[in-house]
Amino acid sequence: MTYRVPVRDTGLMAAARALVRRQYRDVHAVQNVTFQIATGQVVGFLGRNGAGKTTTMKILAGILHPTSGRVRVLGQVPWRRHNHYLREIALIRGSQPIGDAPELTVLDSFRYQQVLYDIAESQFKHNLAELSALLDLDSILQRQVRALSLGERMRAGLALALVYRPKILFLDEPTIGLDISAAKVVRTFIAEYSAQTGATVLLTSHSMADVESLCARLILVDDGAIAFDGPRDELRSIFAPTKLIRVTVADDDADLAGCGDILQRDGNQWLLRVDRDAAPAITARILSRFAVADLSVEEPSLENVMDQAYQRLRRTKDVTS
Ligand SMILES: Nc1ncnc2c1ncn2[C@@H]1O[C@H](COP(=O)(O)OP(=O)(O)OP(=O)(O)O)[C@@H](O)[C@H]1O
Repeated sequence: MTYRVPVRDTGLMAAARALVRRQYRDVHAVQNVTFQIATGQVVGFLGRNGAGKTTTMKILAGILHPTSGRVRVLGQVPWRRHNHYLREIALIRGSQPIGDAPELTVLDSFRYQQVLYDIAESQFKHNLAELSALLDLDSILQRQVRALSLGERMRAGLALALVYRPKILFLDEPTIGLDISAAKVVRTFIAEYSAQTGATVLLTSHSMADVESLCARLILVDDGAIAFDGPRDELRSIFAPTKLIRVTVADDDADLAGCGDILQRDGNQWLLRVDRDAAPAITARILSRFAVADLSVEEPSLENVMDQAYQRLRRTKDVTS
């Protein structure tokens, strides 16, 4: 997907010149992105700012017509925007709180959505009951939208966006700007909704809590191209090939130098970083040589893994450019 953007120098003269003769440059937002997602999968679509995530989502949701390439979702070409396709998908950007018509009750808004999406009454009731149970909406359905708290508007907005029961959810930063408990409500909802309805979910998020709790498969996009596609743990072993060993030894004089990089030492508590493959042997060595009161082997946090991945990708780009 290439955007053609106008360019001009600053200043009045340049502005006047641009009126007569506009100059453009191409921005290749997405190129060489190829992936397939099986029905029911929840996939994390990650990348740095400007990597091309939202552009890809917009193409998949039929909002953008790519300059080249082939896309099929549910056998459909998204940008043809057939009604039956648009009823099978939902693109949710941000937390999307309900609020377009604040004078309506929440139920009125749902009824409006029912008309828009032509949802049969029995199906509507079934979907609404399911969403109400998942998002605890019963007590707010009769209330005016303007009288809802931010958290209630967010829960109602999520349900409103899904009341026609789409099979595919494109979620672009669904927890951005939410406090910890609201973000947790959204995460739990996404997991339960996809398990209950079999919906396929493609999710972008900079929140590692979202990714860790929802996505077993990750696609990492960088500079408009795919840099990784596979299980979350594989990403860990590629981009963060180390583990942490946290040890408490009984003897204050024990010296664990030589058992990995010492990241921290606090009295008889040590934090060591070791190569992933060497972790079992080093653990065995520590246990045989020292009186160990406590020992745990830990994976680096996903935050740390992503940080290392982005640094590595940046270095690779610097070398190749
Ligand atoms: N309408 C547009 N016109 C020109 N360039 C655009 C347009 N939309 C996006 N871009 C550019 O395309 C590239 C990819 O943007 P995109 O919004 O897909 O990134 P992203 O991965 O979603 O980033 P973020 O995490 O910051 O939301 C960026 O360089 C961006 O500046």
